[in-house]
Amino acid sequence: MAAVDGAEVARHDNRKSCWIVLDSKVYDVTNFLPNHPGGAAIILKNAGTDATEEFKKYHPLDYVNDLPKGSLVGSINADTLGKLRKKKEVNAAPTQSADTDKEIPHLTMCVSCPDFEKAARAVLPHKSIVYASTSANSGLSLKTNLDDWGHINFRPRVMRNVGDVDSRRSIFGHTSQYPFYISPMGTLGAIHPEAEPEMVRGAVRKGAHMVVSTASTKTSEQIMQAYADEQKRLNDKSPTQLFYQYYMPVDRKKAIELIHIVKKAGYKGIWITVDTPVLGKRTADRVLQAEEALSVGLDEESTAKWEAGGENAFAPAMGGRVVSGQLSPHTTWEDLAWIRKEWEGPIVLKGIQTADDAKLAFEYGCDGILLSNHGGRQLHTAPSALMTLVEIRTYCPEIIGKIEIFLDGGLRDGSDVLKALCLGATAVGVGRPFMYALAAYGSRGVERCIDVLADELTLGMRLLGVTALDQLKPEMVNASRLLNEMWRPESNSISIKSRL
Ligand code: HEM
Ligand SMILES: Cc1cc2nc3c(=O)[nH]c(=O)nc-3n(C[C@H](O)[C@H](O)[C@H](O)COP(=O)(O)O)c2cc1C
Repeated sequence: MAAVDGAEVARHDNRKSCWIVLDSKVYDVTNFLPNHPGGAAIILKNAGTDATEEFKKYHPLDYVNDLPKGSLVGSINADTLGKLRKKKEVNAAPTQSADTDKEIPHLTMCVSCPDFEKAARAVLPHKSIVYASTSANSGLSLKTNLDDWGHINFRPRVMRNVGDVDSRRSIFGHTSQYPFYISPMGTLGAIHPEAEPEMVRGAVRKGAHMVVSTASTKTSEQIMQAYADEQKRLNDKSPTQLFYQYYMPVDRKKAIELIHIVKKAGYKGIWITVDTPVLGKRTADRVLQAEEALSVGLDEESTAKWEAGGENAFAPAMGGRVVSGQLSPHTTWEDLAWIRKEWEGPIVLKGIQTADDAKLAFEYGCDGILLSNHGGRQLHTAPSALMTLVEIRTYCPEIIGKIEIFLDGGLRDGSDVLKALCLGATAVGVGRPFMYALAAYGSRGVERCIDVLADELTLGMRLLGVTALDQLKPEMVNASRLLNEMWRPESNSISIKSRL
């Protein structure tokens, strides 16, 4: 392989000719720029430099294999590294940045979920905060997620001897300490240098289950290795299990290969995300992309050149940017048949938002459904998971108890988990609070966040008058407000069989 001089690499520092060094190899990424899911600007900022460290923050090193054939120029001459271009500073002032003047509060000061977000904002760079906190369009679906938990009230029973409580719950036969789990979130390398393995360590130490994202920074094998290492340290005593969130790659061969990797690695179930045929409009991320593009002088670029297939000039992606070859707008219910052939374990559809689709998932033989609007990051004004649960209770109550039902979105208080369980849910997923906890405190933060939620949960059980989760019943909550706002068919011919 040809040895390339650092000075030569440094000359290719613009959109007409863009070279970067990754893991001691030199790549010509000029033609790849318009197709990069994370946008052209970030690569251009690193043009002519060794981009390895920056690259590793966002994706596994083997992503370089996805570059078009012929991109490899040679290996970098190690004696000439000093001649590589020094990285250009971004001129565009971020609209807000990590508040470095603020001290991160001591971990013990985190007594409820919002405290982790405050701490994370003190440490994370602006880009990472945007990635974690962004929501779709005007943010209404995220707001609905947060609000709807408050639209259900408890109907507590008293004098029930609540001295000892047991909050254990099984997901597909795997009992965990809690009826909540860590939701899948991609690109954790932008949140913490140790990324997903650090999140896993916290989960394992506390015995909480976790769903790992396809869009993780580390590979599914590396994450499973971190799990095994932590288990070993604890003499395999932790009940934690890892499940895998599956974004179906467009290419069928790749899609099958990914299932095989996940199976071999030992994940206990796949959660197919079905609410993301295309990426939603992540507004804050769009602003950031525009700022980044302006900072590297892309403003004079004609829109057409950057628009592939009529897409926006600053293409949307994971965490706000399109993932080419990963998100499949062509997926249909019929795909479940070939997936079932490749995967014998539990299959959950993540992102069910109506009773009709819940029923279909059941009829197609899925083992579980996750009612979710992707943390309010996909469809503008999508229903909250609680609203979908109420709809299921009304229009297809027959599936409750026959299929595992999960919910996520906006849960910020452990006692709220009980509301979902009263209405028939198996468990609830929690996303952003764990991401913020990881950002500010690493795995210790994740542990603390689990403790905070668990404390609220068991306190809630006692005050509600139950000592085990199987005592939770629909009549322990008042969901009338959601029921009043629930969708009803225009034709009155469909009878509403409410069990509430
Ligand atoms: C050289 C070949 C590259 C390939 C094949 C590639 C591939 C990808 C893919 C598939 C994604 C989608 C999200 C994911 O799966 O994590 C992505 C996102 C991203 N990439 Fe790259 N990338 C490359 C180079 C780079 C470089 C050099 C940088 C920075 C130095 C970079 C920074 C990013 C960022 C910031 C995102 C968006 C993460 C987010 O906001 O979610 N990429 N890239
Ligand atoms: C930063 C971030 C990244 C996410 N990445 C993924 C992902 O890769 N795959 C996926 O299915 N869902 C993803 N989600 C959605 C979560 O799995 C979950 O549905 C949502 O975060 C729950 O809402 P909450 O954050 O309000 O708890 C992501 C959410 C966030 C906040």
